[in-house]
Amino acid sequence: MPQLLLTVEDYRKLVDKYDTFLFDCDGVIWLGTTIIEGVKESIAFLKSQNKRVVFVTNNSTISRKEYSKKFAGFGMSISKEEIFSSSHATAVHLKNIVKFSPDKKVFVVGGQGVKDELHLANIRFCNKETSALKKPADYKEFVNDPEVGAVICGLDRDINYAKLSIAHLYLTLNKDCLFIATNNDSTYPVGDFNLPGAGSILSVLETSTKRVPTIVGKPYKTLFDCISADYHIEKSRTIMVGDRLNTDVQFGINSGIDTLIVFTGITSEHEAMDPNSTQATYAMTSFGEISKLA
Ligand SMILES: O=C(O)[C@H](O)[C@H](O)COP(=O)(O)O
Ligand SMILES: [Mg+2]
Repeated sequence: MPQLLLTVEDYRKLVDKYDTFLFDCDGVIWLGTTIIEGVKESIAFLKSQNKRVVFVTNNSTISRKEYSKKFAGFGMSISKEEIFSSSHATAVHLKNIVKFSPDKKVFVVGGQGVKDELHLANIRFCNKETSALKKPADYKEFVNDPEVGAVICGLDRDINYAKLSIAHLYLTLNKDCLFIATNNDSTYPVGDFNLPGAGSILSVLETSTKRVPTIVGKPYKTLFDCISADYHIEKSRTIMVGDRLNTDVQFGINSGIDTLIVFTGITSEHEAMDPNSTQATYAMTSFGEISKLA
């Protein structure tokens, strides 16, 4: 069972125990465009205590640069080097792990963040508009680009049947076409409700193509390997703070670090304290509580 942190003394012991804090974003730092109460002050307090703060988000809709601007919009000075998004990790995966050929390009079902990070990695992608395509013959005619060697699927708030059909055709007409997912979160929290996440969009293509994607984001270790490539991580002094048990907490377990589940996003206290759930090291209502130490 996670240790439930309730008192200022509990919070002090938590801060003293770790040097590096890895933070999930949706449901921990913010809910959509609203920052969670006390979080800005809590992050500032950690930095005042010379703690290292790194943000690790499965949300691939924007690039690290745009995330840095989102933080700035809340009055938080966070560099893109302190942010590891699944959009960035997916570009790193294609470039450094897959060694994706420069002769090839990617068809993207996803947000601008994926395209921006692919561009930064000098990986080409299809930019042809698909929303005007209405007939099956149009879809079949569209997939005539022999250079497409991978389909990436991420959270896409402008999803449409044409995009899904074209991705389906690339993945079924050419078995050598790579199938990569930025993450497979089923939902994402936007306040007192949740919306379909990347995993719900991905499930359409998994069902129609009967293919299994390589998933880059949490809980898989690719994101941790990205962080470890840029930062020396002392695992015993590092903790992952998240709102989802099957991504954030499992990511921490897979990475060999302690974990803290908070109840400001997807996971309720009841779910977190259930002995049959994935077990976090600690649990608390909100990371905003740490601001009480300031
Ligand atoms: O793809 C999704 O469903 C969302 O981006 C999901 O919320 C992941 O965001 P995170 O909690 O990892 O910041
Ligand atoms: Mg989250």
